[in-house]
Amino acid sequence: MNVDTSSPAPDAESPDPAVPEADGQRCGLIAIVGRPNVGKSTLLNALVGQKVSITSRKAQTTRHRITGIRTAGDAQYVFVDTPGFQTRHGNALNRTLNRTVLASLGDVDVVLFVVEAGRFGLDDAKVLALVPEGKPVILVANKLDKVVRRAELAPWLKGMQERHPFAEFVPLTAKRPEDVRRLLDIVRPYLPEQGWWYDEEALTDRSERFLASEIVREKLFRLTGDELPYTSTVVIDKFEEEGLLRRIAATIVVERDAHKGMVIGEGGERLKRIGTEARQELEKLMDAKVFLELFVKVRSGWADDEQRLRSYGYE
Ligand SMILES: Nc1nc2c(ncn2[C@@H]2O[C@H](COP(=O)(O)OP(=O)(O)OP(=O)(O)O)[C@@H](O)[C@H]2O)c(=O)[nH]1
Repeated sequence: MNVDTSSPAPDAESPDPAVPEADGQRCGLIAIVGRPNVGKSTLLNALVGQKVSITSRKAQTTRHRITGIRTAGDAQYVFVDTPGFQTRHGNALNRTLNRTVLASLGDVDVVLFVVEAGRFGLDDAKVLALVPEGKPVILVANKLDKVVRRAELAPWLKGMQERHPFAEFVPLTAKRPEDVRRLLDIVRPYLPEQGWWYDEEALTDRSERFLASEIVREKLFRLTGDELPYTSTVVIDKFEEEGLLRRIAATIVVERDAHKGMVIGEGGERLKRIGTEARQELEKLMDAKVFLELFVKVRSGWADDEQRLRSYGYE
């Protein structure tokens, strides 16, 4: 078994004339998959070195395909963060998510399959089953810091080896920088030898508009706790740039009148706080002054309407 060590580079593919000269460089796509709450967003943020995705204790907060970029040494790592495979409900929203998972795995060079160290449940197995055959999969056993009896991990890893022909086994703690650096080293040989796709400084190719909706959504979930169903979402109605000023208007779409009350809070206090915290964080991220207007709308049953989902940009 190959634990904590990088294996030899996979065979280099024949050069594609459409990609930049390799010139000793490596560049490739990496998908981070796993059931909700295993720490995918935490890991992505740590790998990329800056917050580009949203972490929250609430399950299923990552709905969009998010790309983070890290350039280190001769290698450029382009990360694709996919949503957790939805097993609880069978509505249109989840069907869309599953298609997103499948679509994003087809063209990646390597998959980081994240689980909680020492645990492998049906929900984990369902995600693993989505990975196309023949794709190199690195098992990332996260939250190692929570494993009290480390000795029990060896038999668990052995069991994992029998479940799937994993390319590598990496127990780690996503919150420890040295673990994350080690993971980057392990992933490196799986990136094809080809020129970089992005500037060295690029952190994300997501637009500021997208970041705005993600930040508002993060504040929304953080400040409403577990009261608010995850099907609530944020739509950006206006995003205007005037030099160092951003004028943003966003609508929080909830499913029921009662949810609207939760978001607004007594005397509008909660909505005000969501707006203030989101604005402060956006000003830091964008290095600009931000005017943020927030609205709350009830859109009953929107999670069951594929047409509407598409218009919100989930496809
Ligand atoms: N103790 C510990 N907690 C972690 C670690 N990595 C992540 N967490 C926590 O696990 C929770 C879930 O992390 P996320 O990164 O939001 O998980 P996710 O897999 O992206 O979740 P979804 O967006 O729901 O799919 C958060 O409370 C994190 O702080 C770790 O290495 N150790």
